[in-house]
Amino acid sequence: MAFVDNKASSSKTAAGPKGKGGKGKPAQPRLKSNQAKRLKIDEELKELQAKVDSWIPPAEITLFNELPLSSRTLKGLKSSHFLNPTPIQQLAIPPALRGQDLLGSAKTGSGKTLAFLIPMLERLYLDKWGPMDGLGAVVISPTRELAVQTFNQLRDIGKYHNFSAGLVIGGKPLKEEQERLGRMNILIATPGRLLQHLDSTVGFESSGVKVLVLDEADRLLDLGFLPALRAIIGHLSPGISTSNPSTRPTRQTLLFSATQTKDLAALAKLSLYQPEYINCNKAGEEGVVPSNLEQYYAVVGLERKLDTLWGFVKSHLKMKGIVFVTSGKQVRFIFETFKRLHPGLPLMHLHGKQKQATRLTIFQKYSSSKHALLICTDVAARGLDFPAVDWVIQLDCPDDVDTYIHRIGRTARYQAGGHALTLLCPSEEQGMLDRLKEKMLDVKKIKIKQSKMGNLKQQMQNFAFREPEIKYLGQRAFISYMKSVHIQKDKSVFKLSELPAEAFAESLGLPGAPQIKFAEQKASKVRGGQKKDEIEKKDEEEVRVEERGVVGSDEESDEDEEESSEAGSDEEEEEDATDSADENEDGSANGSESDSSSVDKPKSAPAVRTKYDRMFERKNQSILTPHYSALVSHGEAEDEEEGDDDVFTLARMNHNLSDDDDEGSDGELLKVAEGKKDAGSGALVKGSEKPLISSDDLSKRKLKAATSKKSKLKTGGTGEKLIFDEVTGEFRNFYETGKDVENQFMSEAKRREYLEEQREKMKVANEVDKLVAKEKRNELKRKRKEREREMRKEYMSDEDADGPVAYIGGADHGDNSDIDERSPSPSPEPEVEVRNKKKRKNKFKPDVEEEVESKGRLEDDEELALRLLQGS
Ligand SMILES: Nc1ncnc2c1ncn2[C@@H]1O[C@H](COP(=O)(O)OP(=O)(O)OP(=O)(O)O)[C@@H](O)[C@H]1O
Repeated sequence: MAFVDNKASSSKTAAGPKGKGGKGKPAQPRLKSNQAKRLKIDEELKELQAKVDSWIPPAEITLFNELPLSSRTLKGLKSSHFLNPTPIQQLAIPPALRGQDLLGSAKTGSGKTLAFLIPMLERLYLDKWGPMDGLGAVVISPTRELAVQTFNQLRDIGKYHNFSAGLVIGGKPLKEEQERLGRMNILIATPGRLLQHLDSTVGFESSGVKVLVLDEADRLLDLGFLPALRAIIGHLSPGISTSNPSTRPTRQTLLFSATQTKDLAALAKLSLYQPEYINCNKAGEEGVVPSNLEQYYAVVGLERKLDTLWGFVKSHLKMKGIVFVTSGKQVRFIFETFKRLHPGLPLMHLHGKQKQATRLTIFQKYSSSKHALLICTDVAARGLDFPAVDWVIQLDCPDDVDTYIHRIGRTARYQAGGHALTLLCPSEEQGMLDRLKEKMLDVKKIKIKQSKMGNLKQQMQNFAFREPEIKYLGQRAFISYMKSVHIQKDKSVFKLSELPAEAFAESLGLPGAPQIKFAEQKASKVRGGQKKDEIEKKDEEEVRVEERGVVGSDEESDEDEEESSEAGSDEEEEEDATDSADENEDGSANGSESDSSSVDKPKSAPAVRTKYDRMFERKNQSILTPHYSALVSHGEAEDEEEGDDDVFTLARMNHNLSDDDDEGSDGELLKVAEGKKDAGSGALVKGSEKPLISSDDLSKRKLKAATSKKSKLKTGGTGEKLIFDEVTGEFRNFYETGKDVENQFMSEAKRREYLEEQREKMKVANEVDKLVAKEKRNELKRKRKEREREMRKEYMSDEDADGPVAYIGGADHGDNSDIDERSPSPSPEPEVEVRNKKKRKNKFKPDVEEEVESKGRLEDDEELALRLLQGS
């Protein structure tokens, strides 16, 4: 038989009967030997079928080989040391071999697993099911651990068959599983993952399934898997025909459970065809629990439970025990604190929010341990077969008698002996005893000596003081326990108002009882029918399916957990999910959001919610709630707190509030939204008061938080850095991109505009310069004229003194070679004047440059000198 689970990367080779033909032998003899083998098998099958059909049960069966079973199965049973069938096996196997549908019920640890695995193998074998025939049988288990356990047992007893078998429980990429599914003859699966494959895996053919087994069927229903089961059944080969219910279906269905409920009857009706009821739980005779299981209970105050457990552990250091508590938070709190106290016995813990790999490791480690204490939730209450457990301790009262039976059933399995101790609060004693009597359970009362109890209060306070994580866990443990009691259906057992909340909180090391806000109405309405099933749903399964086609993925779930784990402090990854679970566990996740908000919500909430639903509803997306973040990182507390819209508030946080508020936080331990003050409980529960933080406050706070600088920075990207642009005279962003710069400076239009602007500026500047230059020239001209006038005056005065020598250009004046005879001048003065005027006119043009101007002046000077010479 080939076995493939979703963890192994390679499948084992089939280990069927060995053929005789070997390598090197001629083909002919090998063919012959194969034929002979086939004939032999056919012969055996015929005989076997005849045996099954004609089988009349003997008065007593002591050995498996007295049953009409194939040699391969008998060989597998023998090699696994199963020789004598248990009562449920004796009664269930023969009709199941005939193809009869079964509804089997037997005590815990009585061997129900083999009672369905053996006929399942035999049915396929009798049908000559081969590796190429596809999926022939499916076993559905409520939890992964149980599926793994069943798979291992199938592997043991089926190793001489030629079937391939696979484990489909999620926790691995869907694709990896998809590739192998097509090759499987038998699948052991959890419902969510199986349905996911049935819905989405191409080529996964399930219409040929011959045998369907629903293990721990009542548990499957408790966990809300009915819609998923319906969908799965719809995919498989036809069962009961609704149009013609008397038609014999091709598929055989086997339902097994240790306890039976009304829901189970409904499921049987839905899926079983003329079933045979096999009930090995004969109430009143042997009882519904193994006879070698000793049951005790003790009445202990809630505040002394940890002391009692500690005392018990210290006095049983050589035991292998399991401690059941209500919630995962309690598991963690007890585990973490006891670990620090070093009890001298290996401690382990198991709950539904651990990673799948962690869960399996712990499961295996505890199974193989000789002495150990496992602290767990009801995730380990059903079906799990831990060998040689001596003690089951129920630290918290079980939800109902069925849970009680399953929990204590982890000890005294298959002929072994065992003990169970249940601790009941005084207020729970009478109610629970009544329930136990109804099922004829004989539970003896024992008294635990005060001297044998521990006294952990001081140590717990120290832990809480030193380590905020422990304090936080204590708060969560307190709250989840109180809320779980609050939502219990059976009020004759669970009386919240009678619990000593303050003392309980102190026993967990807390300075006071955390304040809890309940939404009574919603809790009772939603939980009335299902009680703590919702809680366990969170703890136990990997995928909840609400509608076909909307299926959660384990892979994603694990990713979620992984994420949390990264943020977490140790190997625990549950906190993230625990928060989500908390909201459901307490039953007030929705309800506790004020009444007004609950009115707004659609009333037709789905009966079963998917993992995605829970993920999106989750309020605290990180490993720690904002509140807790505030506890451990005081600096950042303010902003975080503002965003905390968790369903409860802690009284301790209100120390600085006004007197009124202080009264509320110190005086009352619990606030029940619509509850009344319970006179007998001494102000334990007080209702009709405005909660310390109302939904209005919360929304204002949310708004404030959303508009705060910090959140803007979170959501609005980087802040803006502005610089002053001197050119434009405006502020602009410092972090301009290249494109901005280009847009601003390099665009063609801008460039032209800029040039035009500069040209205009230059023009104006030119005009100004010209005017200035003209002004200067005029000034110079004026000065020169003045100078000339003065020189002329001087000259005239000299001429008057020396006679008329000073005629210029006169023919009579000395050497005449240089005199132009063509232009004789009757009077030298006018002539000089005219010539000077002409020259001046040419030289002193308005637009000449300074250089020219000076040159002109030079020329003027030369002319003047010439004139002076001529004159002389
Ligand atoms: N015929 C047998 N001979 C010896 N041991 C057996 C036999 N059948 C079952 N067992 C052993 O008994 C133990 C309990 O069996 P199993 O887990 O099938 O019980 P169960 O009835 O399914 O219990 P639960 O109701 O708690 O799931 C297992 O360890 C199993 O190996």
